[in-house]
Amino acid sequence: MIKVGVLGARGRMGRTVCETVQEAPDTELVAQVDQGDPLDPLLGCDVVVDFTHVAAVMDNLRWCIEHGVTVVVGTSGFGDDRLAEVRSWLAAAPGGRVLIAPNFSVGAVLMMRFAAQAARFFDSAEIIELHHANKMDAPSGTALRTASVIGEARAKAGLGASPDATKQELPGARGTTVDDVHVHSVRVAGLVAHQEVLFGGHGETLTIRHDSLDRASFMPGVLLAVRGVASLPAGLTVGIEPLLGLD
Ligand SMILES: NC(=O)C1=CN([C@@H]2O[C@H](COP(=O)(O)OP(=O)(O)OC[C@H]3O[C@@H](n4cnc5c(N)ncnc54)[C@H](OP(=O)(O)O)[C@@H]3O)[C@@H](O)[C@H]2O)C=CC1
Ligand SMILES: O=C(O)C1=N[C@H](C(=O)O)C[C@H](O)C1
Repeated sequence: MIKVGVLGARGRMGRTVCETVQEAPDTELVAQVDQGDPLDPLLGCDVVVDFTHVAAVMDNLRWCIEHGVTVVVGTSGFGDDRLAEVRSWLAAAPGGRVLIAPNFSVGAVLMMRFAAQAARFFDSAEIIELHHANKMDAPSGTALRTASVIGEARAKAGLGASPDATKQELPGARGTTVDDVHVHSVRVAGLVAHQEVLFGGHGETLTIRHDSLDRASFMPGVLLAVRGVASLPAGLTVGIEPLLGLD
């Protein structure tokens, strides 16, 4: 049995992860930790899963790495700076393993993959992410990651910024830009997690859309990560792609 601890156990994702771990035949829920709880119960875990907040996750991660605890992170907010910091902590803890996934849903991983493949063929690329009204961060971690892979592919293909003739606009009307890609964040009660990637070229558009209609959509990926993280090379892995057999 894989002994699992959950950080953020009383949150929307944390509750679903606890249920999933309790129901799976090969995992055992041994620790549930939330805001204000001591972290010591996590010491007996084979894997700790973190779904907390942008403001909390770095302290949690550092504690786990320093105490030799393997971590699977779903919490968003990991830009290059944070990833570099995590790598530096791991460098001082040989054999430590951390898997950070911007999105655990298989469909969302494929959406990002398809977007990266399409990016070099189109002049324009924009991202619209749509989430429930209680989401704390904007843009979403998935949108940031998608913009990053699109930006990388566009740069590699020698494409500049998307054409944009706007000369007069109210602040925010064109969203924000990440790696030269416009990102628009929509927050609406009733939604879960959704994203459209729009590409445009000569007389045609391509829209790649993914919808998480329920938090259950993230659970196969979370279980895959819990089961597979020990098989990954020591250090930091970003995304569940290697566990899905995607290079
Ligand atoms: N990678 C993925 O596939 C997915 C990622 N996410 C991300 O997961 C994160 C959590 O989302 P969600 O569950 O909706 O958020 P919630 O706000 O519902 O849950 C977060 C929980 O973490 C608790 N918490 C805050 N600080 C700490 C701490 N220091 N230690 C332990 N627990 C703490 C919160 O307590 P309190 O409310 O008291 O602050 C709350 O119970 C977000 O960053 C979200 O973007 C979400 C879905 C999928
Ligand atoms: O907060 C959420 O709900 C989600 N957060 C992640 C993100 O920021 O991309 C993953 C998914 O979009 C759901």
